[in-house]
Amino acid sequence: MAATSTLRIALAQTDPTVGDLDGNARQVLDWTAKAAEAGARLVAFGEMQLTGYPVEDLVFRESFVAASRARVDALAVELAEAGLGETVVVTGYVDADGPARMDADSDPDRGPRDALAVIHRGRVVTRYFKHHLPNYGVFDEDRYFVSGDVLQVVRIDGIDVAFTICEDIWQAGGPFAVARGAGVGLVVNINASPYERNKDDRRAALVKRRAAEADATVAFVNIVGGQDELVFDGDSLIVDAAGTVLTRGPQFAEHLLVHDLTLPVAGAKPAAETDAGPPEMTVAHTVVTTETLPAPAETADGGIAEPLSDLAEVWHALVTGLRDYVRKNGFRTVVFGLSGGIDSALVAALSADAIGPENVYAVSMPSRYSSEHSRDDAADLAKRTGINYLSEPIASIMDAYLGQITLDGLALENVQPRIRGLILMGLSNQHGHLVLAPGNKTEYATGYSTLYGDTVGGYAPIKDVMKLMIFALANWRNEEAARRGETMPIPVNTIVKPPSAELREDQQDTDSLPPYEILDPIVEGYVDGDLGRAGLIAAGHDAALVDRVIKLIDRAEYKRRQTAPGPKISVKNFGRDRRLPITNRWVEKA
Ligand SMILES: Nc1ncnc2c1ncn2[C@@H]1O[C@H](COP(=O)(O)OP(=O)(O)OC[C@H]2O[C@@H]([n+]3cccc(C(=O)O)c3)[C@H](O)[C@@H]2O)[C@@H](O)[C@H]1O
Ligand SMILES: Nc1ncnc2c1ncn2[C@@H]1O[C@H](COP(=O)(O)OP(=O)(O)OP(=O)(O)O)[C@@H](O)[C@H]1O
Ligand SMILES: NC(=O)CC[C@H](N)C(=O)O
Repeated sequence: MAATSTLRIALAQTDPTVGDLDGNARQVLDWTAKAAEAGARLVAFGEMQLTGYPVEDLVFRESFVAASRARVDALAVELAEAGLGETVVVTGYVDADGPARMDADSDPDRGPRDALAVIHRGRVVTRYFKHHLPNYGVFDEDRYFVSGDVLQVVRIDGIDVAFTICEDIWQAGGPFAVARGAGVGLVVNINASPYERNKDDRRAALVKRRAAEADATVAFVNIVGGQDELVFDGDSLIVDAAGTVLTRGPQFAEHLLVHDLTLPVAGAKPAAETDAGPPEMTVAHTVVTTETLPAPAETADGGIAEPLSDLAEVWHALVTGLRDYVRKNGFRTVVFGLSGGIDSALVAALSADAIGPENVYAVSMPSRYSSEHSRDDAADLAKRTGINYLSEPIASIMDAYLGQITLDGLALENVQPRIRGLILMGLSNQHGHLVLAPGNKTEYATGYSTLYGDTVGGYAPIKDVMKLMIFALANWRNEEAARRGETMPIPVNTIVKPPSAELREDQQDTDSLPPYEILDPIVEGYVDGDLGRAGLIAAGHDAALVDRVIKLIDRAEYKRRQTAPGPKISVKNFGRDRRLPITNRWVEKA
């Protein structure tokens, strides 16, 4: 039995803001104070805590990189001045040991680094540069960073701790294999790992696999909050070498997870094979001399947070994305058209949850095709949620417009959403509201929306939510309210009536689109699954329908490119995840 010692660790699940270096450093000071108060010897923050994540092309600006480097050094001094010098602080930031890579002649071994600093007694005692750089999905890290190849092992309270960053945990045979060779007791992995449905289960399995690979306890800390189209869900956790989850933090909430770890002291583990990691990777050792403190009177146990259900998780992701987009971009209020239909109803309920009903402005803009029940349902929703409700009928504006410009058919139908867009933009300019675009993923996919009409808006809260899931979320939110003994926010009639754009007499979505039960799986197969025509047909979809739907999706690329960002919840969102040419003659052949 190896000799062991106890290390009290704190994982700080914070919500940093891209570019707000001082505000983010303030978070480190504040949360380190809490960690020290709780008796933690080591506190770990997320990937790029100091700069926010992702910083994208800010990395190309020397001024930004220099500010990040200076901020981490200043933070070390500030921590010591605040009496927090004894706590070992681990934080992510952007470093550089050479200029950004601008062309093929750039030095492949030097440049900007996705970095981690270990801070103690007023200085950065060591720095680790991320080894595995993700370059798929929403990530472009090969564009920005140079990979590091030195695993940093720091001896803290007699325990050897290795440090890694996010993607390092996603690949076998990397820094975790090297950590095994180094015989460490603990690997800390700091993350900016964006939310996507079911990813929490994948991550937990991954942390277990890496703990086995390193033969060490692994502490995984993730940030929370929204950044443009990404949402970070926290869900920090610690797993021991045998794969047992020791503690797990909540999803979508700032939190300090404090836990006592019993770990082998340095040199106590039998020597392991050292050739399992990347051949270029070496190990550097640092010893941190810590003050001897009396053992704490009580054990710290972070507990295991109750996991959220799939729909609860999606709801929280949408609320978090919307709330942080509004807040971090300096808005207080939002405005959108409330039709009585399910999409804008869901946006209303999400907005009320995200920023409070008093900050939400919903505008009913009936035309002569708007049914009485739509207006009633919109007014009912406003009453149920307590949001601000305005009515601006558009018939007279339509008449004035059509008195001058002669249009018919689709051109005429599109005038209604465009007048509504004009009204919303006017209210936004006048009152400083952020305009929300209430389109869902099925609509974005098929182009079932009017450009510069119902697509207007600065943020699209349900852009990555398929229509069938819109219904499921509406039901979930109502059931949640009922469970809590609160008023259900969404009128039942809004959920049960057939969806309609109400742009002409008796119009229904199914006049132009297949029923959503059939349409959504085809869209998901083509967009999320990247299946081609043959793959969709092999999956059991009708060939003629597949041809029709993929034609709609291909044709709408130009429209999607002109739309606002919205929070990613799926494996492939319309945004950074899916990049297709607009000018494109590739067609899936029969
Ligand atoms: N490749 C390309 N690059 C750039 N622009 C391109 C383009 N191809 C067409 N365009 C332009 O796009 C415009 C046509 O698009 P757009 O004006 O939007 O019109 P369009 O897509 O033709 O019609 C809107 C459709 O959305 C439906 N809708 C509207 C409103 C609400 C809802 C709902 O239920 O949510 C549904 C409506 O029933 C209709 O089927 C034209 O100006 C055309 O020149
Ligand atoms: N009468 C209306 N008053 C206010 N806004 C409207 C009205 N009709 C449509 N809109 C706005 O245009 C968006 C597109 O709505 P439309 O009814 O055409 O289709 P939808 O996709 O079924 O949306 P919803 O389910 O919200 O009705 C709505 O979400 C809403 O923001
Ligand atoms: N920031 C990162 O390295 C994130 C990459 C990782 N694969 C994730 O999705 O969590």
